Amino acid sequence: MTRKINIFDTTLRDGEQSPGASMNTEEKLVVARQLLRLNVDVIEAGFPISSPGDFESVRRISELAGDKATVCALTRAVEKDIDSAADALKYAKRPRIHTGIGVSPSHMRDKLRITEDECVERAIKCVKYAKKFVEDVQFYAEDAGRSDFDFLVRVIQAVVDAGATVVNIPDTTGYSLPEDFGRRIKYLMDNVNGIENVTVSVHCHNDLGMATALSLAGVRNGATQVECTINGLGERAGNTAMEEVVMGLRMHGEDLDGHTDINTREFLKASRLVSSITGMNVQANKAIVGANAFAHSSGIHQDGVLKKRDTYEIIDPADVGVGASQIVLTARSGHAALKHRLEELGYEMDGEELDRVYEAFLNLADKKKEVYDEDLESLVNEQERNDETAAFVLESVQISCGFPLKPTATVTLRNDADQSQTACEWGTGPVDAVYKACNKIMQVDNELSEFSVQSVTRGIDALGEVTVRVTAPDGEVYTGRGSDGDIIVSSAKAYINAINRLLNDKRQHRR
Ligand SMILES: CC(=O)SCCNC(=O)CCNC(=O)[C@H](O)C(C)(C)COP(=O)(O)OP(=O)(O)OC[C@H]1O[C@@H](n2cnc3c(N)ncnc32)[C@H](O)[C@@H]1OP(=O)(O)O
Ligand SMILES: CC(C)C(=O)C(=O)O
Ligand SMILES: [Mg+2]
Repeated sequence: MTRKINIFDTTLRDGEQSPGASMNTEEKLVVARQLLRLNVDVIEAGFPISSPGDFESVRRISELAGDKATVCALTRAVEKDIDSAADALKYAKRPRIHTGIGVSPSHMRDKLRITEDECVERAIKCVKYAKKFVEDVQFYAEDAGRSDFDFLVRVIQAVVDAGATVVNIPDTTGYSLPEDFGRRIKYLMDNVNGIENVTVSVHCHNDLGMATALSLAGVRNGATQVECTINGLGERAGNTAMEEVVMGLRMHGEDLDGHTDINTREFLKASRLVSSITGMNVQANKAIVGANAFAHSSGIHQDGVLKKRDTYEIIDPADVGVGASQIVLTARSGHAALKHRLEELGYEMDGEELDRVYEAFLNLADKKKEVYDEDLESLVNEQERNDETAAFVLESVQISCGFPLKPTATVTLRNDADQSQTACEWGTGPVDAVYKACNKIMQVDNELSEFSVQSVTRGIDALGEVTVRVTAPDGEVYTGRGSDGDIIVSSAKAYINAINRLLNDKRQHRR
């Protein structure tokens, strides 16, 4: 059995420190409920001294969590901060005060303006003071990632001796390389007496895009708590993303000697919730929860995934609440993906028939970013219409219109004797001009009784589907449909389709 790695969520504290991501108490409670569904071990609910609202959030989350999770509140190494945290945590069944101080030369010299000795003294004092209120006291050594190894040992030794139950080693500025950060954790494990009796935590930032790697390096070297946020929300470039570190442990648990108790099926829901509450969008290519994390749009990958999912996916999307892998049809898709999607839509196709649809699909896909199911249905129907009735086929259509031009259309049709004919006409609008030019070639008596156009999918590049009804002299009505990215072309195709059906019908009756 591997070690249990505690997941300490700080979405509501460090995550919320991200510009634009602040949450009110009600919103924090909604997120806290989702964190409980995820089964996190610790919820860092806020920084009570910072505002009455944050104090209230910590108080209400303490009541909400009951004994399902530890609730933690942040403080500086300042007594009034600790008083406030203790007060806000009064109703928590499992309260933890998280106190600490900067330990790097930069933080001590330039921010706190204290000496190393003063830093150690304040670290001891804040832990001892917090211990008066709660048993569970977590100490953070801010900017530990840029601290001197031996000074860090000295501070951590002092707070362990003072009664800290958890020691948090943050890479506050996301400065470290994973190997170096791992070495730092190992150095503490090897040099602090009694460290085996406390929980060693890592809290990493993403300034170099390595927060997850840093956290896992920490785990590999002895840490048993990881501090993280949903979607990697947090100061500047963010914190370690919970979904990444947990799935990293799921994939490499044996190697890293660690597992978590997180209900990973709640990840997507959590991601969407935090994104909608904070208004911080998740990039499409974000690991685990991004819109493209389980989407495949290139033919070779699609073929592989359709044969066996794990050829291109290391995680089962169902395990993180995503449902299923997505096959996105684009101009990079191949026959395998197209055939698969057609089958899902109820069309069984192979051989030449599939090749024909594939060719039409590629023509459409080159014009559109993505070919949707509705586009595909429209495309297949278009193929079927062309197969079934071929008295006339549209070869080309060109229009010129605008102000103050007269709408003019030039249409070329091929008939069933394989002859091409071209006609040019003007009309009240471009469609009228196209239909007059078609009539000049087809010479079929009819009246256009209905014309309607609708977009098959969304977006400016959507297919437009046109439906027309024409009435023959004997009163019989024929429907025609056409679809294309250009609605003038759809209009021409729909009209020709209706006339073809009319001609087909009359020919059959004559026989
Ligand atoms: C790495 C992190 O994420 S740390 C957490 C960051 N989060 C926040 O800062 C959000 C909440 N913060 C706040 O609401 C406010 O900054 C407060 C209430 C904490 C303090 O407000 P103010 O008293 O107005 O101080 P201000 O914000 O201007 O400056 C911070 C002070 O805390 C000191 N300080 C910073 N960290 C610590 C610490 N860990 N322990 C003791 N003092 C600290 C600074 O040196 C500075 O002191 P100075 O005024 O004597 O120079
Ligand atoms: C307050 C501490 C834990 C912190 O957020 C950091 O050092 O990044
Ligand atoms: Mg932080």
